[in-house]
Amino acid sequence: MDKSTYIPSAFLDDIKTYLPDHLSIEDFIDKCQSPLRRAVRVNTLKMSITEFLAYCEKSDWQAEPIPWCEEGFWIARSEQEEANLAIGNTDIHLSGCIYVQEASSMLPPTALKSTISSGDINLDMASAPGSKTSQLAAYMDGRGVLIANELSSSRLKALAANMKRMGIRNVALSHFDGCIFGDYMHECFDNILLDAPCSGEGTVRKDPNALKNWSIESNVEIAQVQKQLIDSAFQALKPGGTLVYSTCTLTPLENQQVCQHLIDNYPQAVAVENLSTLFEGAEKATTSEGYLHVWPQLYDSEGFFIARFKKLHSVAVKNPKQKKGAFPFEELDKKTTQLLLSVLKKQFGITQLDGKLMQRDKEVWLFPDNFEVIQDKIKYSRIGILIGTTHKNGVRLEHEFATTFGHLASKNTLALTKEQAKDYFNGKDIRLDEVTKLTGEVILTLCGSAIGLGKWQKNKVKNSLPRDLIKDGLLITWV
Ligand SMILES: C[S@@+](CC[C@H](N)C(=O)[O-])C[C@H]1O[C@@H](n2cnc3c(N)ncnc32)[C@H](O)[C@@H]1O
Repeated sequence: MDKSTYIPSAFLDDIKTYLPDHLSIEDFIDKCQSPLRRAVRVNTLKMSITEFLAYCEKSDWQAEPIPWCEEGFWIARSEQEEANLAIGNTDIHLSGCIYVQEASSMLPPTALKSTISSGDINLDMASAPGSKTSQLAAYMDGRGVLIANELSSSRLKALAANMKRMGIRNVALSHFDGCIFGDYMHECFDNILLDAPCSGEGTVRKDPNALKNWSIESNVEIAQVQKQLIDSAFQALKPGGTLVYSTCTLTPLENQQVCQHLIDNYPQAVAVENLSTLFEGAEKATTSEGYLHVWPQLYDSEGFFIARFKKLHSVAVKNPKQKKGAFPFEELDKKTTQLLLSVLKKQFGITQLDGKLMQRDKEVWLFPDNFEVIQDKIKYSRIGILIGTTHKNGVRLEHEFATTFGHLASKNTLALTKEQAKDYFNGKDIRLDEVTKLTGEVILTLCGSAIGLGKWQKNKVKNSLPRDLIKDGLLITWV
Protein backbone atom coordinates (compact mmCIF):
# COMPACT_ATOMS: atom_id res chain seq x y z
CA MET A 1 0.00 0.00 0.00
CA ASP A 2 1.26 3.43 -0.87
CA LYS A 3 0.21 5.54 2.09
CA SER A 4 1.85 8.65 0.66
CA THR A 5 -1.03 9.05 -1.82
CA TYR A 6 -2.83 12.30 -1.05
CA ILE A 7 -6.62 12.04 -1.14
CA PRO A 8 -8.39 15.19 0.11
CA SER A 9 -11.55 14.62 2.15
CA ALA A 10 -13.50 17.16 0.04
CA PHE A 11 -12.69 15.00 -3.00
CA LEU A 12 -13.99 11.87 -1.24
CA ASP A 13 -17.15 13.73 -0.19
CA ASP A 14 -17.68 14.63 -3.83
CA ILE A 15 -17.03 11.06 -5.01
CA LYS A 16 -19.67 9.75 -2.56
CA THR A 17 -22.30 11.86 -4.34
CA TYR A 18 -21.90 9.92 -7.59
CA LEU A 19 -20.25 6.58 -6.74
CA PRO A 20 -22.62 3.88 -8.09
CA ASP A 21 -24.56 2.02 -5.36
CA HIS A 22 -22.88 -1.31 -6.07
CA LEU A 23 -19.37 0.11 -5.42
CA SER A 24 -17.93 0.98 -2.00
CA ILE A 25 -15.91 4.04 -1.06
CA GLU A 26 -13.56 1.81 1.01
CA ASP A 27 -12.64 -0.24 -2.09
CA PHE A 28 -12.14 2.97 -4.02
CA ILE A 29 -9.73 4.40 -1.42
CA ASP A 30 -7.94 1.08 -1.15
CA LYS A 31 -7.38 0.88 -4.90
CA CYS A 32 -6.26 4.52 -5.11
CA GLN A 33 -3.57 3.69 -2.56
CA SER A 34 -2.28 0.54 -4.18
CA PRO A 35 0.39 0.48 -6.90
CA LEU A 36 -0.67 0.35 -10.50
CA ARG A 37 0.03 -2.72 -12.62
CA ARG A 38 2.53 -2.01 -15.40
CA ALA A 39 1.08 -2.20 -18.85
CA VAL A 40 2.50 -2.02 -22.36
CA ARG A 41 1.04 -2.01 -25.83
CA VAL A 42 2.72 -3.81 -28.71
CA ASN A 43 3.41 -1.52 -31.67
CA THR A 44 2.19 -3.78 -34.44
CA LEU A 45 3.83 -1.50 -37.02
CA LYS A 46 7.13 -2.94 -35.76
CA MET A 47 6.49 -6.23 -33.97
CA SER A 48 3.82 -8.92 -34.05
CA ILE A 49 2.06 -10.08 -30.90
CA THR A 50 3.60 -13.53 -31.38
CA GLU A 51 7.09 -12.00 -31.47
CA PHE A 52 6.29 -9.97 -28.37
CA LEU A 53 5.14 -13.04 -26.45
CA ALA A 54 8.33 -14.86 -27.45
CA TYR A 55 10.33 -11.90 -26.13
CA CYS A 56 8.39 -12.06 -22.84
CA GLU A 57 9.11 -15.74 -22.45
CA LYS A 58 12.81 -15.25 -23.11
CA SER A 59 12.94 -12.30 -20.70
CA ASP A 60 10.94 -13.87 -17.87
CA TRP A 61 8.14 -11.30 -18.20
CA GLN A 62 4.71 -12.62 -17.34
CA ALA A 63 2.33 -11.06 -19.85
CA GLU A 64 -1.37 -10.99 -19.02
CA PRO A 65 -3.67 -9.91 -21.88
CA ILE A 66 -5.71 -6.74 -21.31
CA PRO A 67 -9.30 -7.71 -22.15
CA TRP A 68 -10.14 -4.59 -24.19
CA CYS A 69 -6.99 -4.28 -26.27
CA GLU A 70 -5.59 -7.14 -28.33
CA GLU A 71 -2.15 -5.50 -28.36
CA GLY A 72 -2.14 -4.60 -24.64
CA PHE A 73 -0.57 -6.63 -21.81
CA TRP A 74 -0.05 -6.25 -18.10
CA ILE A 75 3.60 -7.09 -17.38
CA ALA A 76 4.98 -8.62 -14.21
CA ARG A 77 8.30 -10.12 -13.15
CA SER A 78 9.47 -11.92 -10.05
CA GLU A 79 9.34 -9.67 -6.98
CA GLN A 80 13.03 -9.03 -6.47
CA GLU A 81 13.55 -8.19 -10.14
CA GLU A 82 10.45 -6.02 -10.32
CA ALA A 83 12.06 -3.00 -8.65
CA ASN A 84 14.82 -2.83 -11.26
CA LEU A 85 12.63 -3.11 -14.30
CA ALA A 86 12.61 0.28 -16.01
CA ILE A 87 10.67 -0.70 -19.11
CA GLY A 88 11.54 2.62 -20.81
CA ASN A 89 15.21 1.58 -20.85
CA THR A 90 14.81 -1.89 -22.28
CA ASP A 91 15.82 -2.82 -25.82
CA ILE A 92 12.23 -3.67 -26.81
CA HIS A 93 11.10 -0.17 -25.78
CA LEU A 94 14.02 1.74 -27.29
CA SER A 95 13.43 -0.09 -30.56
CA GLY A 96 9.85 1.23 -30.76
CA CYS A 97 8.28 -2.23 -30.53
CA ILE A 98 6.25 -1.35 -27.42
CA TYR A 99 4.69 1.72 -25.81
CA VAL A 100 4.34 1.92 -22.03
CA GLN A 101 0.67 2.79 -21.64
CA GLU A 102 -1.74 2.38 -18.77
CA ALA A 103 -4.38 -0.24 -19.52
CA SER A 104 -7.46 2.00 -19.27
CA SER A 105 -5.79 4.57 -21.55
CA MET A 106 -5.98 1.95 -24.33
CA LEU A 107 -9.79 2.11 -24.21
CA PRO A 108 -10.51 5.30 -26.23
CA PRO A 109 -8.66 4.13 -29.40
CA THR A 110 -10.24 0.68 -28.93
CA ALA A 111 -13.64 2.42 -29.07
CA LEU A 112 -12.67 3.81 -32.51
CA LYS A 113 -10.97 0.70 -33.87
CA SER A 114 -14.00 -0.82 -35.58
CA THR A 115 -14.84 2.40 -37.44
CA ILE A 116 -11.36 3.04 -38.84
CA SER A 117 -10.91 2.10 -42.47
CA SER A 118 -8.25 2.50 -45.13
CA GLY A 119 -7.83 6.03 -46.45
CA ASP A 120 -9.62 7.74 -43.54
CA ILE A 121 -8.79 11.27 -42.48
CA ASN A 122 -8.73 11.19 -38.67
CA LEU A 123 -7.97 13.67 -35.89
CA ASP A 124 -6.46 13.23 -32.44
CA MET A 125 -7.29 16.65 -31.03
CA ALA A 126 -5.24 16.68 -27.78
CA SER A 127 -2.57 14.16 -28.51
CA ALA A 128 0.76 14.51 -26.67
CA PRO A 129 2.75 12.55 -25.69
CA GLY A 130 1.09 10.28 -28.25
CA SER A 131 0.14 7.00 -26.59
CA LYS A 132 -3.28 7.05 -28.22
CA THR A 133 -1.97 8.62 -31.45
CA SER A 134 0.40 5.70 -31.89
CA GLN A 135 -2.35 3.22 -31.07
CA LEU A 136 -4.64 4.81 -33.67
CA ALA A 137 -1.78 4.93 -36.20
CA ALA A 138 -1.20 1.22 -35.71
CA TYR A 139 -4.90 0.58 -36.40
CA MET A 140 -4.57 2.67 -39.59
CA ASP A 141 -1.52 0.59 -40.62
CA GLY A 142 0.18 3.46 -42.44
CA ARG A 143 -2.85 4.30 -44.61
CA GLY A 144 -4.86 7.55 -44.66
CA VAL A 145 -3.96 10.58 -42.55
CA LEU A 146 -3.98 11.11 -38.81
CA ILE A 147 -3.70 14.73 -37.65
CA ALA A 148 -2.18 14.81 -34.16
CA ASN A 149 -2.77 18.18 -32.56
CA GLU A 150 -1.24 19.50 -29.34
CA LEU A 151 -1.37 22.90 -27.66
CA SER A 152 1.79 22.69 -25.55
CA SER A 153 5.09 23.24 -27.41
CA SER A 154 7.20 21.10 -25.10
CA ARG A 155 4.70 18.23 -25.27
CA LEU A 156 4.58 18.57 -29.08
CA LYS A 157 8.33 17.80 -29.14
CA ALA A 158 7.83 14.65 -27.08
CA LEU A 159 5.01 13.67 -29.43
CA ALA A 160 7.24 14.10 -32.50
CA ALA A 161 10.01 11.98 -30.91
CA ASN A 162 7.52 9.22 -30.07
CA MET A 163 6.15 9.17 -33.62
CA LYS A 164 9.71 8.67 -34.95
CA ARG A 165 10.54 5.93 -32.45
CA MET A 166 7.32 4.09 -33.30
CA GLY A 167 7.98 4.28 -37.07
CA ILE A 168 4.73 6.08 -37.91
CA ARG A 169 4.49 7.47 -41.43
CA ASN A 170 0.96 8.83 -41.83
CA VAL A 171 0.76 11.41 -39.03
CA ALA A 172 0.78 15.19 -39.52
CA LEU A 173 1.39 17.28 -36.40
CA SER A 174 -0.31 20.58 -35.64
CA HIS A 175 0.09 23.03 -32.79
CA PHE A 176 -3.21 24.78 -32.02
CA ASP A 177 -5.89 25.20 -29.45
CA GLY A 178 -8.25 22.36 -30.45
CA CYS A 179 -11.09 24.89 -30.53
CA ILE A 180 -10.01 26.05 -34.02
CA PHE A 181 -10.78 22.80 -35.82
CA GLY A 182 -14.55 23.34 -36.06
CA ASP A 183 -14.03 26.63 -37.90
CA TYR A 184 -11.00 25.78 -40.04
CA MET A 185 -11.69 22.12 -40.77
CA HIS A 186 -15.47 21.92 -40.74
CA GLU A 187 -16.67 18.35 -41.46
CA CYS A 188 -13.24 17.15 -42.64
CA PHE A 189 -12.69 14.09 -40.42
CA ASP A 190 -14.00 10.52 -40.54
CA ASN A 191 -13.06 9.82 -36.91
CA ILE A 192 -12.01 12.09 -34.07
CA LEU A 193 -10.53 11.31 -30.69
CA LEU A 194 -10.81 14.05 -28.09
CA ASP A 195 -8.78 12.80 -25.13
CA ALA A 196 -9.43 16.01 -23.31
CA PRO A 197 -7.24 17.94 -20.88
CA CYS A 198 -8.83 17.17 -17.50
CA SER A 199 -8.36 17.28 -13.71
CA GLY A 200 -6.76 13.80 -13.73
CA GLU A 201 -8.69 12.38 -10.76
CA GLY A 202 -8.21 8.89 -12.13
CA THR A 203 -4.42 9.08 -12.10
CA VAL A 204 -3.58 8.98 -8.34
CA ARG A 205 -2.19 5.46 -8.53
CA LYS A 206 0.51 6.68 -10.91
CA ASP A 207 0.97 10.13 -9.40
CA PRO A 208 0.39 10.32 -5.61
CA ASN A 209 0.17 14.12 -5.87
CA ALA A 210 -2.45 14.16 -8.62
CA LEU A 211 -5.11 15.46 -6.22
CA LYS A 212 -2.94 18.07 -4.48
CA ASN A 213 -4.69 21.04 -6.10
CA TRP A 214 -8.10 19.41 -6.36
CA SER A 215 -11.18 21.65 -6.10
CA ILE A 216 -14.69 21.62 -7.52
CA GLU A 217 -13.98 25.11 -8.86
CA SER A 218 -11.13 23.81 -11.02
CA ASN A 219 -13.34 20.92 -12.25
CA VAL A 220 -15.91 23.52 -13.35
CA GLU A 221 -13.24 25.61 -15.03
CA ILE A 222 -11.77 22.69 -16.99
CA ALA A 223 -15.27 21.59 -17.99
CA GLN A 224 -15.73 24.92 -19.77
CA VAL A 225 -12.67 24.18 -21.94
CA GLN A 226 -13.86 20.61 -22.53
CA LYS A 227 -17.26 21.88 -23.71
CA GLN A 228 -15.60 24.19 -26.24
CA LEU A 229 -13.34 21.37 -27.42
CA ILE A 230 -16.13 18.81 -27.82
CA ASP A 231 -18.18 21.34 -29.80
CA SER A 232 -15.22 22.05 -32.08
CA ALA A 233 -14.63 18.31 -32.52
CA PHE A 234 -18.25 17.71 -33.49
CA GLN A 235 -18.14 20.57 -35.99
CA ALA A 236 -14.98 19.10 -37.52
CA LEU A 237 -16.53 15.62 -37.87
CA LYS A 238 -17.97 14.49 -41.22
CA PRO A 239 -21.63 13.47 -41.25
CA GLY A 240 -21.61 9.73 -40.55
CA GLY A 241 -18.33 10.11 -38.65
CA THR A 242 -17.49 8.92 -35.14
CA LEU A 243 -16.28 10.97 -32.19
CA VAL A 244 -14.78 9.48 -29.04
CA TYR A 245 -14.56 11.73 -26.00
CA SER A 246 -12.39 10.57 -23.10
CA THR A 247 -10.82 11.81 -19.87
CA CYS A 248 -8.75 10.28 -17.09
CA THR A 249 -10.97 11.90 -14.49
CA LEU A 250 -14.04 10.75 -12.59
CA THR A 251 -16.30 13.73 -11.96
CA PRO A 252 -19.53 13.93 -14.01
CA LEU A 253 -18.81 17.66 -14.36
CA GLU A 254 -16.03 16.82 -16.84
CA ASN A 255 -17.66 13.70 -18.25
CA GLN A 256 -21.41 13.15 -18.45
CA GLN A 257 -22.15 16.88 -18.33
CA VAL A 258 -19.72 17.65 -21.16
CA CYS A 259 -21.41 14.93 -23.24
CA GLN A 260 -24.82 16.33 -22.33
CA HIS A 261 -23.66 19.76 -23.51
CA LEU A 262 -22.92 18.24 -26.92
CA ILE A 263 -26.31 16.50 -27.07
CA ASP A 264 -28.12 19.69 -26.03
CA ASN A 265 -26.33 21.68 -28.73
CA TYR A 266 -27.03 19.21 -31.53
CA PRO A 267 -30.09 17.21 -30.43
CA GLN A 268 -30.97 16.08 -33.96
CA ALA A 269 -27.45 15.40 -35.19
CA VAL A 270 -25.80 13.43 -32.42
CA ALA A 271 -26.38 9.81 -31.37
CA VAL A 272 -24.74 8.19 -28.35
CA GLU A 273 -23.32 4.75 -29.13
CA ASN A 274 -23.69 2.33 -26.25
CA LEU A 275 -20.31 0.86 -25.25
CA SER A 276 -21.59 -1.99 -23.07
CA THR A 277 -20.44 -4.60 -25.62
CA LEU A 278 -17.06 -3.05 -26.46
CA PHE A 279 -15.34 -5.98 -24.70
CA GLU A 280 -16.31 -8.82 -22.41
CA GLY A 281 -17.06 -7.30 -19.02
CA ALA A 282 -17.64 -3.75 -20.34
CA GLU A 283 -21.16 -3.77 -18.92
CA LYS A 284 -19.63 -3.42 -15.42
CA ALA A 285 -18.46 0.09 -16.32
CA THR A 286 -21.39 1.14 -18.52
CA THR A 287 -23.50 4.07 -17.33
CA SER A 288 -27.23 4.43 -17.96
CA GLU A 289 -26.37 6.69 -20.94
CA GLY A 290 -24.11 4.04 -22.54
CA TYR A 291 -20.76 5.61 -21.59
CA LEU A 292 -17.91 3.75 -19.88
CA HIS A 293 -17.07 5.10 -16.43
CA VAL A 294 -14.04 3.09 -15.39
CA TRP A 295 -13.60 3.14 -11.60
CA PRO A 296 -10.10 1.99 -10.48
CA GLN A 297 -11.55 -0.98 -8.56
CA LEU A 298 -13.49 -2.35 -11.56
CA TYR A 299 -10.53 -3.66 -13.58
CA ASP A 300 -7.64 -2.77 -11.21
CA SER A 301 -6.62 0.16 -13.42
CA GLU A 302 -6.60 3.94 -13.43
CA GLY A 303 -9.91 5.78 -13.53
CA PHE A 304 -11.16 6.70 -17.02
CA PHE A 305 -14.23 7.86 -18.91
CA ILE A 306 -15.08 7.08 -22.54
CA ALA A 307 -18.06 8.16 -24.66
CA ARG A 308 -18.71 7.45 -28.35
CA PHE A 309 -20.96 9.49 -30.64
CA LYS A 310 -22.10 9.22 -34.23
CA LYS A 311 -22.82 12.33 -36.29
CA LEU A 312 -26.13 11.70 -38.00
CA HIS A 313 -26.08 14.61 -40.41
CA SER A 314 -24.35 17.83 -41.35
CA VAL A 315 -24.48 20.87 -39.06
CA ALA A 316 -23.98 24.52 -40.02
CA VAL A 317 -20.47 25.84 -39.58
CA LYS A 318 -20.38 28.50 -36.86
CA ASN A 319 -17.61 30.84 -37.89
CA PRO A 320 -15.90 29.61 -41.08
CA LYS A 321 -12.24 30.52 -41.34
CA GLN A 322 -9.53 29.98 -43.93
CA LYS A 323 -5.81 29.74 -43.52
CA LYS A 324 -3.77 32.49 -45.13
CA GLY A 325 -0.41 31.97 -46.81
CA ALA A 326 0.90 29.57 -49.44
CA PHE A 327 1.56 25.89 -48.90
CA PRO A 328 5.36 25.63 -48.77
CA PHE A 329 5.75 22.19 -50.41
CA GLU A 330 5.68 21.04 -54.01
CA GLU A 331 5.84 17.65 -55.65
CA LEU A 332 9.37 16.25 -55.83
CA ASP A 333 10.77 16.75 -59.33
CA LYS A 334 11.36 13.69 -61.53
CA LYS A 335 15.13 13.93 -61.51
CA THR A 336 15.42 13.98 -57.71
CA THR A 337 12.83 11.22 -57.40
CA GLN A 338 14.94 9.03 -59.70
CA LEU A 339 18.07 9.93 -57.76
CA LEU A 340 16.47 9.07 -54.42
CA LEU A 341 15.07 5.78 -55.69
CA SER A 342 18.43 4.79 -57.17
CA VAL A 343 20.15 5.51 -53.81
CA LEU A 344 17.57 3.40 -51.96
CA LYS A 345 17.88 0.54 -54.47
CA LYS A 346 21.65 0.51 -54.57
CA GLN A 347 22.25 0.81 -50.85
CA PHE A 348 19.28 -1.05 -49.34
CA GLY A 349 17.58 -2.95 -52.16
CA ILE A 350 14.43 -0.85 -51.59
CA THR A 351 12.68 -0.47 -54.93
CA GLN A 352 9.75 1.79 -54.06
CA LEU A 353 8.30 4.05 -51.39
CA ASP A 354 4.50 4.09 -51.38
CA GLY A 355 3.12 7.60 -51.07
CA LYS A 356 3.62 11.07 -52.40
CA LEU A 357 7.17 12.48 -52.39
CA MET A 358 7.26 16.24 -51.79
CA GLN A 359 9.98 18.82 -51.44
CA ARG A 360 10.56 22.00 -49.48
CA ASP A 361 13.89 23.62 -50.40
CA LYS A 362 16.37 20.76 -50.03
CA GLU A 363 14.17 18.58 -47.86
CA VAL A 364 12.45 15.50 -49.29
CA TRP A 365 9.27 14.43 -47.48
CA LEU A 366 6.87 11.54 -47.86
CA PHE A 367 3.30 12.71 -47.25
CA PRO A 368 0.41 10.57 -45.97
CA ASP A 369 -2.21 9.34 -48.49
CA ASN A 370 -4.98 11.83 -49.32
CA PHE A 371 -3.15 14.65 -47.62
CA GLU A 372 -3.90 17.03 -50.50
CA VAL A 373 -7.57 17.09 -49.41
CA ILE A 374 -6.68 18.93 -46.19
CA GLN A 375 -3.26 20.43 -46.90
CA ASP A 376 -4.53 24.03 -47.27
CA LYS A 377 -6.86 24.05 -44.28
CA ILE A 378 -4.42 24.82 -41.43
CA LYS A 379 -0.68 25.23 -40.92
CA TYR A 380 1.04 22.00 -39.93
CA SER A 381 4.15 21.66 -37.76
CA ARG A 382 5.30 18.60 -39.70
CA ILE A 383 3.73 16.32 -42.26
CA GLY A 384 4.60 12.67 -42.70
CA ILE A 385 8.25 11.62 -42.83
CA LEU A 386 11.39 13.57 -43.63
CA ILE A 387 13.13 11.12 -45.96
CA GLY A 388 16.31 13.07 -46.59
CA THR A 389 17.97 16.24 -47.81
CA THR A 390 19.44 16.75 -51.24
CA HIS A 391 23.01 17.93 -51.83
CA LYS A 392 25.19 18.44 -54.87
CA ASN A 393 25.91 14.78 -55.45
CA GLY A 394 22.90 12.99 -54.05
CA VAL A 395 20.53 12.59 -51.12
CA ARG A 396 21.47 12.33 -47.45
CA LEU A 397 18.93 10.06 -45.75
CA GLU A 398 17.36 10.99 -42.41
CA HIS A 399 17.01 9.03 -39.17
CA GLU A 400 13.21 8.77 -39.48
CA PHE A 401 13.49 7.27 -42.95
CA ALA A 402 15.29 4.39 -41.23
CA THR A 403 12.91 3.98 -38.27
CA THR A 404 9.91 3.97 -40.61
CA PHE A 405 11.11 2.17 -43.74
CA GLY A 406 14.22 0.33 -42.54
CA HIS A 407 12.31 -2.96 -42.40
CA LEU A 408 12.09 -2.90 -46.22
CA ALA A 409 15.88 -3.12 -46.61
CA SER A 410 17.29 -6.36 -48.01
CA LYS A 411 20.97 -5.40 -47.64
CA ASN A 412 23.28 -3.15 -45.61
CA THR A 413 21.54 -3.84 -42.32
CA LEU A 414 23.20 -4.63 -39.00
CA ALA A 415 21.47 -6.31 -36.05
CA LEU A 416 23.06 -4.73 -32.98
CA THR A 417 24.11 -6.65 -29.91
CA LYS A 418 23.04 -5.17 -26.58
CA GLU A 419 26.47 -3.61 -26.02
CA GLN A 420 26.48 -2.10 -29.51
CA ALA A 421 22.98 -0.74 -29.03
CA LYS A 422 24.01 0.86 -25.74
CA ASP A 423 26.85 2.64 -27.57
CA TYR A 424 24.48 3.69 -30.33
CA PHE A 425 21.94 5.30 -27.99
CA ASN A 426 24.79 6.95 -26.05
CA GLY A 427 25.89 8.59 -29.30
CA LYS A 428 29.11 6.56 -29.69
CA ASP A 429 30.39 4.81 -32.81
CA ILE A 430 29.78 1.07 -32.94
CA ARG A 431 32.79 -1.26 -32.86
CA LEU A 432 32.75 -4.20 -35.25
CA ASP A 433 34.57 -7.48 -34.55
CA GLU A 434 36.02 -7.55 -38.04
CA VAL A 435 37.01 -4.97 -40.61
CA THR A 436 34.27 -4.62 -43.21
CA LYS A 437 34.61 -3.83 -46.89
CA LEU A 438 31.09 -2.45 -46.98
CA THR A 439 30.69 1.28 -47.56
CA GLY A 440 27.96 3.88 -47.32
CA GLU A 441 24.94 3.87 -45.03
CA VAL A 442 23.70 0.99 -42.93
CA ILE A 443 20.33 0.45 -41.23
CA LEU A 444 20.76 -0.58 -37.60
CA THR A 445 18.25 -2.92 -36.02
CA LEU A 446 17.38 -3.98 -32.49
CA CYS A 447 14.80 -6.61 -31.52
CA GLY A 448 14.22 -7.01 -35.27
CA SER A 449 13.17 -3.36 -35.61
CA ALA A 450 15.01 -0.61 -37.51
CA ILE A 451 16.24 2.02 -35.03
CA GLY A 452 18.39 4.35 -37.14
CA LEU A 453 21.25 4.87 -39.53
CA GLY A 454 25.02 4.55 -39.37
CA LYS A 455 27.90 4.57 -41.84
CA TRP A 456 30.22 1.59 -42.47
CA GLN A 457 33.80 2.59 -41.69
CA LYS A 458 36.27 -0.33 -41.67
CA ASN A 459 36.14 -1.68 -38.09
CA LYS A 460 33.27 0.52 -36.92
CA VAL A 461 29.92 1.98 -37.83
CA LYS A 462 29.83 5.74 -37.53
CA ASN A 463 26.89 6.85 -35.44
CA SER A 464 24.24 9.01 -37.20
CA LEU A 465 21.78 9.28 -34.30
CA PRO A 466 20.44 12.87 -34.20
CA ARG A 467 21.89 14.81 -31.27
CA ASP A 468 18.52 15.47 -29.63
CA LEU A 469 17.88 11.71 -29.42
CA ILE A 470 21.19 10.82 -27.75
CA LYS A 471 20.65 9.52 -24.21
CA ASP A 472 23.88 10.44 -22.42
CA GLY A 473 24.92 7.83 -19.89
CA LEU A 474 21.81 5.76 -20.56
CA LEU A 475 21.67 2.74 -18.30
CA ILE A 476 19.99 0.16 -20.41
CA THR A 477 18.31 -2.42 -18.21
CA TRP A 478 18.70 -5.30 -20.58
CA VAL A 479 16.57 -8.26 -19.83
C1 LIG B 1 -5.02 13.94 -21.53
S1 LIG B 1 -3.69 14.73 -22.28
C2 LIG B 1 -3.53 13.87 -23.78
C3 LIG B 1 -2.86 12.54 -23.68
C4 LIG B 1 -2.68 11.92 -25.04
N1 LIG B 1 -3.94 11.79 -25.73
C5 LIG B 1 -2.03 10.56 -24.95
O1 LIG B 1 -2.75 9.56 -24.94
O2 LIG B 1 -0.79 10.47 -24.92
C6 LIG B 1 -4.39 16.21 -22.82
C7 LIG B 1 -3.47 17.04 -23.71
O3 LIG B 1 -4.20 18.17 -24.17
C8 LIG B 1 -3.33 19.26 -24.27
N2 LIG B 1 -4.19 20.46 -24.29
C9 LIG B 1 -4.59 21.25 -23.28
N3 LIG B 1 -5.41 22.19 -23.71
C10 LIG B 1 -5.58 21.99 -25.04
C11 LIG B 1 -6.32 22.65 -26.05
N4 LIG B 1 -7.09 23.71 -25.77
N5 LIG B 1 -6.22 22.18 -27.32
C12 LIG B 1 -5.46 21.11 -27.62
N6 LIG B 1 -4.73 20.44 -26.69
C13 LIG B 1 -4.80 20.88 -25.42
C14 LIG B 1 -2.43 19.11 -23.06
O4 LIG B 1 -1.22 19.81 -23.22
C15 LIG B 1 -2.24 17.60 -23.00
O5 LIG B 1 -1.10 17.21 -23.71
